[in-house]
Amino acid sequence: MQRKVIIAGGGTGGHIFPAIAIANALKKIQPDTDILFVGAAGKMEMEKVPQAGYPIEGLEIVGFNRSNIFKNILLPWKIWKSLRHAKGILQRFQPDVVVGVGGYASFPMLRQAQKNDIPTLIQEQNSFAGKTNKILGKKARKICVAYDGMDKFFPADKLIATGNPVRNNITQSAVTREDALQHFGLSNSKQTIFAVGGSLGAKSINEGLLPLLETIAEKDIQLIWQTGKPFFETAKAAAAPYASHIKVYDFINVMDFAYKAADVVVSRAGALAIAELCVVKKPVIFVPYPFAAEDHQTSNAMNLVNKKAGLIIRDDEVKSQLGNVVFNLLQNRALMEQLETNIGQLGRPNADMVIAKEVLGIIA
Ligand SMILES: CC(=O)N[C@H]1[C@@H](OP(=O)(O)OP(=O)(O)OC[C@H]2O[C@@H](n3ccc(=O)[nH]c3=O)[C@H](O)[C@@H]2O)O[C@H](CO)[C@@H](O)[C@@H]1O
Repeated sequence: MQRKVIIAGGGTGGHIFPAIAIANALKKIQPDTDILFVGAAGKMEMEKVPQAGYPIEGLEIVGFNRSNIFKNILLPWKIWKSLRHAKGILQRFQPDVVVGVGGYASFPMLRQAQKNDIPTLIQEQNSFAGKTNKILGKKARKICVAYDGMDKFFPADKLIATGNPVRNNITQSAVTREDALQHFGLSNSKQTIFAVGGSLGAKSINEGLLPLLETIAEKDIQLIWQTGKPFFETAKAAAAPYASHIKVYDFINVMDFAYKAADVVVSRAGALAIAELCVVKKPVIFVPYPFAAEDHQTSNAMNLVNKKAGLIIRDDEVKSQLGNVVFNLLQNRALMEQLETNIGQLGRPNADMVIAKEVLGIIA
């Protein structure tokens, strides 16, 4: 029997890439599974999902604007329109199950599915549940989570501790450090920092790195710098005098290469970044984005910091501390090894398959 699955959600990489990992795992277990993605029109998923080989429909939905509440004036109308669109998708596609990966884009689709008694499964990436998932969790059949203590947000009997699904090209990467460094045009004999600000880039990490570029080159250290789109040109111009040591990208499509090349990673504390870092076992300095809903990135990062599986710098202290922390870590082999060992113990490389089995289990 062919299974039909809708995967809904998106907005940023932290929702899209786990969704793609689940889709790939479903296909691995049941190759004829018919999968349709539903995201938000104009968002990153509309590009990344087709690149991964899956069809997607975009709803005209936007998130609640926290910084300017007057910009939310059209929100009720957009929700109403998206609910109607979602209803049409359900009628046409007739899914057996709808999977929600979070973000406002998942709301209309799961809401309609629940209204129509179509089973739903939620995959919550963070240690602090998002509002959308909390509402949808009440009627979901199963809720796959990555952190302990999620019964604060969801009915305990629905929770399944699966970890976050990491893409196969990262869990099963065969690239060597040497090849990865060569890919970025970097030397195999120098220490390398990989700085990454989540899927959209991080202003504070970017601004923290700017004054360090000269020192990085002088110390003969290398930097792979993911800036996000808005800061890319500024960073590229600033790094131009140090081109042999510093490579700048707005977005990195080969994250497995970047992780492999790195001795130390400076990263936002998005849930997927963390899941990936646990799998690739890298010493990491977290700079949580303090304005994520309910400050969940700090909560994500502290979960690892408390286990001595990562270091942390507050967003407003990056400028004053980043240089010291990163250069000291690169000189402290014992600390690097301790962080590597501890973060490695938290990896869940099979989460994608475990979740896919739960999805198919709902249908059976
Ligand atoms: C500002 C904000 O609210 N961010 C949230 C968003 O983060 P964001 O989208 O930044 O998510 P994550 O850090 O969790 O994941 C980023 C994903 O993008 C990929 N990647 C990133 C950069 C790049 O150049 N190339 C690339 O492929 C990473 O490999 C990873 O798979 O969703 C996460 C998961 O719900 C949350 O934990 C984050 O708090």
